[in-house]
Amino acid sequence: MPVIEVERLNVWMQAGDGRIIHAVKNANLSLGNGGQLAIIGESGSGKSTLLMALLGLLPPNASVSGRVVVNGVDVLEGPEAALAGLRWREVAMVFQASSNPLSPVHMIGQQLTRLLVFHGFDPKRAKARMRELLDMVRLPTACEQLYPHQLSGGMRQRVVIAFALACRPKILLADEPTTALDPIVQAEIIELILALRQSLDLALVLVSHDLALVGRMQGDLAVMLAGEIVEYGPVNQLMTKPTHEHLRTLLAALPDFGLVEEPA
Ligand SMILES: Nc1ncnc2c1ncn2[C@@H]1O[C@H](COP(=O)(O)OP(=O)(O)OP(=O)(O)O)[C@@H](O)[C@H]1O
Repeated sequence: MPVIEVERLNVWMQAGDGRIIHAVKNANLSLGNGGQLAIIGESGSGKSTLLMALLGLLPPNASVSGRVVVNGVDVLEGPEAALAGLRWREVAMVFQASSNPLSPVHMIGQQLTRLLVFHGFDPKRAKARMRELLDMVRLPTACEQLYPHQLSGGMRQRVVIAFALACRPKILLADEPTTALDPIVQAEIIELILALRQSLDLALVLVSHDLALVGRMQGDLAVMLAGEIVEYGPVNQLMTKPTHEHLRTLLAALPDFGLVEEPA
């Protein structure tokens, strides 16, 4: 039974000048328990809008049609209370490193503990869970005594991932989680997310514009172009035998990712 089902999803945005932008066009997706889906596409192709639709977090100037069911909750039609129960507890989100949600004036351990208490943890249990979470994202315990500005960008992003995992979600949505980090750190963060996905049996939706990073994933790949999913299927299959011209062009632009041609 899929944990995410998207059927004929359309999202229109009203721009400031009154224009209507068809941001997501007739999208269909499905993701099983513990499955992996990468969404790639150039800037403005609709990736973030699609991801936001999964959490029912579209802005007020958006209008929507179609069906989005996440963990059994109808996100577009369901009551707000059902959506509130879904966010954090069932589905958590990691945003771009540049938009990290950390407070600059509180220590990491304090922020993480507060978040856990807010979500119902007993304060004593919360401290132990905070340390467990830092360990899960491979940060030394000493980090709990540091302020965000004392951490590197990669370490801060690890803290953001720890935040997302606080309530033991089943589904992790990551929107360009490595943007604004240097290439080695990008690879480390992706490896961490993939390792956590496996050890926690998370369903993962990862949005990226970086095909080389996404090529490390297993599961499915959806390629978006101007709001449309133009290619959708197993990553390893599409990376070696793309059918749509857009994916061929993206692959050709990778420095050492030659297309594997079928033997004649
Ligand atoms: N709040 C908004 N109001 C109006 N238009 C929007 C809004 N958010 C997104 N759009 C438009 O919808 C389209 C899809 O944007 P979206 O951010 O989903 O693309 P993206 O693929 O995630 O791009 P990027 O990689 O740059 O984040 C774009 O044309 C964008 O300008």
